Amino acid sequence: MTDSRPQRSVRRTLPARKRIALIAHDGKKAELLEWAARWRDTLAKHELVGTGTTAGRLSASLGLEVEGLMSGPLGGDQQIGARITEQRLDLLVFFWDPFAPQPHDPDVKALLRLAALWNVPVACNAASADFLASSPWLDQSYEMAIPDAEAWVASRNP
Ligand SMILES: O=C(CO)COP(=O)(O)O
Repeated sequence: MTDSRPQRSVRRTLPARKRIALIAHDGKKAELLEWAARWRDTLAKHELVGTGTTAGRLSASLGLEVEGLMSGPLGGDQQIGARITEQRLDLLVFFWDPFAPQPHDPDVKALLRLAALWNVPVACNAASADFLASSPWLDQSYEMAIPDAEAWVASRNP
């Protein structure tokens, strides 16, 4: 019988300087800006990326470089998801809004699914983001297990 899910048997090492995605829905942008201001000096040591509007606001308010991808409703969540799949993202801080349905809900769900699949640490609100930002692993390399993509394909191509 073919295993229905990939084994988490490959090791991936997150670098000491993390690639961090910062995203917030409109109803949560103020909260993310407030959180990021508190952690500005910490964030400054890492590489920051975000969906278009969020990245622009963060960059202006923090005075830090934040790579801006496409705006969320235009595909930005999918771009972040692709980076996760390609192991080019190390942390996801995503203040998604539990009170506002989004036109791109499928993209939001897809991003959160990929983060769960690839074992990427995720924070969805200020308290969980505090825990991530204060983790001793934030400034150190961190070894973790990810799915074995090659074995998965091999098992489906007997
Ligand atoms: O919609 C978003 C995430 O799902 C965020 O997009 P913006 O940063 O462009 O507002």
